[in-house]
Amino acid sequence: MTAASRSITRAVLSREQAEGVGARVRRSIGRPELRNHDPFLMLDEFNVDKNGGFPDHPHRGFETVTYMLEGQFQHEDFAGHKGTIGPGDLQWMTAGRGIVHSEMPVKSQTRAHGLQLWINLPKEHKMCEPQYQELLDKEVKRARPEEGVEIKVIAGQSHGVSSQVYTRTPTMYLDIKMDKNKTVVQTIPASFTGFIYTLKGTIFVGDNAFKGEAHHTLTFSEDGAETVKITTKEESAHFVLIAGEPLREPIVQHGPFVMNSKEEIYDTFMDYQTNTNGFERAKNWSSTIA
Ligand SMILES: Nc1ccc(F)c(C(=O)c2c[nH]c3ncc(Cl)cc23)c1F
Ligand SMILES: [Fe+3]
Repeated sequence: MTAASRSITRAVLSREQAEGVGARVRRSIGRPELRNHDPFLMLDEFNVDKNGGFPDHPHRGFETVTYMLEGQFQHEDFAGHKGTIGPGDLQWMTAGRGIVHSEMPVKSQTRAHGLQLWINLPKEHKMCEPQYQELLDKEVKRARPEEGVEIKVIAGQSHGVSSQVYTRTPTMYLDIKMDKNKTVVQTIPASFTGFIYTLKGTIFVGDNAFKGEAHHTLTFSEDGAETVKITTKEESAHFVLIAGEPLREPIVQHGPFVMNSKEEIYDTFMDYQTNTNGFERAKNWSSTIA
């Protein structure tokens, strides 16, 4: 008996909206209809021209995963950590107890296009030391279950290929490109919450072939099925498949601060304003790239 596939419970279109400074994002998770997809807080498909970006701002209590699709982005934080990520590269930033950074397109670029995912941290990690895991496109492992199907394993496992990224919150993050008339079956732990965000083309998901078109979030059923079947027909497709272990902890979010109680959020604002408890290096710091 073939394992039943996860089915799609919702398909939500993301239209472009303004964000940051002169940036445009299509917001998937984190939009009103997709608020809580524990452990995920936000997924933005961003498009930023050379005059826009995300200048100096803080984070505490979660992780940001920036994955470039086109163009180059530069980043710089209050500890002097800086770099540039290009097409296919990724930056997995564990903000933990506190990061202040700037994320801007490289000025010579026409535009920077990519995805930023926000993953909540479990209580015991929310105040951990910040950490970066940065991978160049060529370092991201690929699974090729058949000709015409390429799966970049950003986190987790696919078809026997495992990512080198350490995930405090168990997470699967796959960048999948399929030629037309292909089928792929991906294993997903039964306890994981998950979704697909479509970038290009059309896919058909599950045993009932739910149709998913570009810029849509397709949320998975939570029925314990341990696979998801994805098919293409007349056209090729490009999408990301993201799934993770729900934390099932209280979420109190105020912008870029995500903790477990109002008191902790109050304390976070005090720490940020007084440059204490992880925000010491924010004192008199401003980025050179914004
Ligand atoms: N608080 C707050 C408020 C507003 C913001 F825009 C941001 C923020 O930085 C981002 C929102 N989506 C994004 N996609 C890509 C990148 Cl590189 C950054 C962001 C943020 F953190
Ligand atoms: Fe940021």
